[in-house]
Amino acid sequence: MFTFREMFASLAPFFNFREMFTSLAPFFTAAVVIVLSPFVKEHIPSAVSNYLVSMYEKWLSRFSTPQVTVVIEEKDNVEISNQFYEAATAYLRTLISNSNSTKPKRFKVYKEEGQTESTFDIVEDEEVIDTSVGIRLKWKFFAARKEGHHDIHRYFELSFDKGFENRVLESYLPDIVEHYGRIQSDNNVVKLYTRDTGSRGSVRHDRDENWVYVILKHPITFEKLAMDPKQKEMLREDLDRFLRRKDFYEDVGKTWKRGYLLYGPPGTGKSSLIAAMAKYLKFNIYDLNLSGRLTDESLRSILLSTTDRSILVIEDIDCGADLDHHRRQYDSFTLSGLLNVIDGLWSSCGEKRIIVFTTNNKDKLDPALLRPGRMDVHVHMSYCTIDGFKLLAANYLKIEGDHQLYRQIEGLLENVEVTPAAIAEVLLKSGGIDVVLQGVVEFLEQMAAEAQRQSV
Ligand SMILES: Nc1ncnc2c1ncn2[C@@H]1O[C@H](COP(=O)(O)OP(=O)(O)OP(=O)(O)O)[C@@H](O)[C@H]1O
Repeated sequence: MFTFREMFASLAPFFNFREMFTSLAPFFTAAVVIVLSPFVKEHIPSAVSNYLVSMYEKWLSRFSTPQVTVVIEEKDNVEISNQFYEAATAYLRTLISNSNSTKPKRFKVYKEEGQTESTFDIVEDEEVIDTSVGIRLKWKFFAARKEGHHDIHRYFELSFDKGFENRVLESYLPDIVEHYGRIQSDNNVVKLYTRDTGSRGSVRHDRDENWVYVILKHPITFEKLAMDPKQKEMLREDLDRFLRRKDFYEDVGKTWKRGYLLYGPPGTGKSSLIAAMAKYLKFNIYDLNLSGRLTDESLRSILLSTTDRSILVIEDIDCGADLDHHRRQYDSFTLSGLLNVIDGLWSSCGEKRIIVFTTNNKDKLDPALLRPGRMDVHVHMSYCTIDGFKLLAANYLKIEGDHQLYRQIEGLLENVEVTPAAIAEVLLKSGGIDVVLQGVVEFLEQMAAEAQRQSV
């Protein structure tokens, strides 16, 4: 047999008695007013009316359990992203999209090309009630522009009955962060973020103004990448090891980040390799274009607003504006500023961060960038070799095994420097396998003749 108290306890997650009572309050209040009215008072002894009023107050206090509210801000005072905020955003999306959950009165829904499921999102000032862990947890989202500030202050308020603080802080919130990690790795959509320089179109904002993104649709994978097979395997193993080694990084006191320098002529696949890495790891890419007005301060803010499990890409590092190590310019960032942010604050507050620098010209790079410990792995993207060519031919022409023209192509590739991008162009031409491969032979012969003419 249920006692009255047990019955309330079992219903507690689903009803907020405080709120329920608030809505019923006018009726109870009316009853008390009647009890206290001169007419009724005249006809019942004062001891009885006092008793009724005190019972009413006691009863009232049972329902108005004090509430605790945890504020989860998007960023702290130094603009560092709050992991709880990101995890809460993702968790609430899942919660709202769950068909069994009670939906808030207003919510957003959207679907992007490439996404299989719709995404639901909480909207400002709207409440989402979570009863999944047996406590009534009320989430509310706020977004407001701070006075005199450009930035929008975004935060969640999580309210629950007093007494559940430990459970919420030690179990519920950490579970949400873990859930976030899981959906991150299950989610096949990789986003390509670029700096928001005011352009609009098919790009989307997350909640951060610094970046806009598109869904990465690059078809490349490690398997399709034409590069030295040993180097490719080494790179894949390096990425796997990096992901596995959280404890190692903690034990040796190093930040859990890894730097890659990709170098080689234009068209050898540096951008393709970055896309393949992102898809392999399921990490988003932040493409930091160094051109435009950037100061050390804005650079710092931009980098701090990138999230964990991401690849920060700085392409053509040798061409970045004012990348002169010895020059310090007002209104422009400096190389030392860039390196400080990357090596310093930003790198010590993130997890699973990858930084990729690319250059067409390794010799032109500032030695500060090449200092040991800065870029952990140097990857040379070379001109097309016969192995690379066979892989491209298998991808583009579906050739399995050998072909009679391969020997001739191999001989030509030994004498001309041609990029995989240029070969890919020729392989895209129409015709059967033999016609296209013959086209490759002619293209390489032309290049060899051209090279010979220039050397004379
Ligand atoms: N190694 C490669 N394997 C497979 N495809 C490649 C490779 N290199 C180039 N390609 C093809 O050429 C196109 C251009 O290559 P990509 O942009 O990756 O080269 P890049 O080295 O980054 O050039 P840049 O230095 O000009 O940015 C790719 O989209 C792809 O189709």
